[in-house]
Amino acid sequence: MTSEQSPTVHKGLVGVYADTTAVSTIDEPTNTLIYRGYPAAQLAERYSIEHIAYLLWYGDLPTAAEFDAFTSRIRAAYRLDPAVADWLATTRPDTHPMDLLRTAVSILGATDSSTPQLDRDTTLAQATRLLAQMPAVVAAIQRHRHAQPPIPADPGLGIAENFFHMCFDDIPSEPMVRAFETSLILYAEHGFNASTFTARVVTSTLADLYSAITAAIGALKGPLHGGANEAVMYMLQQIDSPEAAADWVRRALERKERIMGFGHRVYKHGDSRVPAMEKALKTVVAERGATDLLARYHAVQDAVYQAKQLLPNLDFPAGPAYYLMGFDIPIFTPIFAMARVTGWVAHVLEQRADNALIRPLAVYTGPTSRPLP
Ligand SMILES: CC(=O)SCCNC(=O)CCNC(=O)[C@H](O)C(C)(C)COP(=O)(O)OP(=O)(O)OC[C@H]1O[C@@H](n2cnc3c(N)ncnc32)[C@H](O)[C@@H]1OP(=O)(O)O
Ligand SMILES: O=C([O-])CC(=O)C(=O)O
Repeated sequence: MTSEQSPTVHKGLVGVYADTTAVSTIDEPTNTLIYRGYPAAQLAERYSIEHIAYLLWYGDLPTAAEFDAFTSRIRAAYRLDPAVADWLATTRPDTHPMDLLRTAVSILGATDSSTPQLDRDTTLAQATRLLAQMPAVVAAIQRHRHAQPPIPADPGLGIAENFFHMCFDDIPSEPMVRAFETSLILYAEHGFNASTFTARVVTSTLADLYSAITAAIGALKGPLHGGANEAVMYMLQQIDSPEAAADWVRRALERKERIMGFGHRVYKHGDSRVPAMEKALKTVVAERGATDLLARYHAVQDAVYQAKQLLPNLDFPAGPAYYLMGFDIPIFTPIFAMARVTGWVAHVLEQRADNALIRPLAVYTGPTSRPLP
């Protein structure tokens, strides 16, 4: 490329349409997130994460018979893979759970003889295995952090209830489980976000599903993406009282720091998922009697708006909700991953069905024509 030609660089791919998708969209006039035609917030009130996985992968909500067959396949794959269990036992309990989950998914790929097969049916079987295994891995990690052995999955329970069972040997109240299920459904899918785009880039090389999901987990880990739900909770822990919020926010902004859980690349009038997740958070607060945390949450929200007119994203209410549900803060982003695998898989299937290698260009700014030393 010569210097006379100056192509436009779309830094961060801001505003670039990289492909088409039929998986989800945000309806701008109503600021509504839509999964295959249905508002995500409405789905979150009535359905399970299994229904949403089916919807995203197969294009329609399942009939009762389809749902039974699908959940049977998921539950048949619930048992924590022995290769992963053995390896997890050798790891340091303070290893970051996203590193453990990423490696666990890679192990699942390395031990599955069907990994190289890219056809739709095999991919859906692998995806079903991941949907079943990822919660088992995350729950085992939660327990490994406390030197506790894994609790076997209960094939009589759905994914959300089973996750509590595998983490705590206890299932909380129905409203609490509903609040968790809501979070999983709201986290399930969000267009060409960084981790989904990563999965599509990997898929575009004709690599396998496990490689795409392993890479997507890596992309989700960063605090500008999924890692923000953990960072939100660390922030709320640093702010002692609602009165301290404005000062804390002002000082952070003076240091040019990002306030975690605020702002969004796509939403400019607020994240469409926040009202539904905030309602779920309030349910959890009522169950746990944690009005002090809710007061700090609102104080930070007000302070960030006053200082910078930034609105919260889904990670802001999800962080404190997961904390009050009893999960360790470092497993918040792995929980996001075990929900988002539904969206990642839908995009892997869509990318493969009409593939083009994703390979953009860069404007070279390095030295030219240097003689060898
Ligand atoms: C589920 C999810 O993954 S949602 C995203 C979770 N991530 C976070 O919550 C991390 C905090 N938020 C952010 O860093 C950003 O809002 C992002 C990365 C999510 C989106 O940012 P972008 O669309 O790339 O916007 P960009 O980074 O260009 O920011 C635009 C302006 O808003 C500011 N800004 C945006 N978000 C924040 C924030 N959370 N705190 C402080 N300032 C912010 C930027 O500093 C910038 O200001 P400037 O123009 O004065 O320099
Ligand atoms: O869409 C994005 O860029 C990030 C996000 O909110 C998500 O992935 O849920």
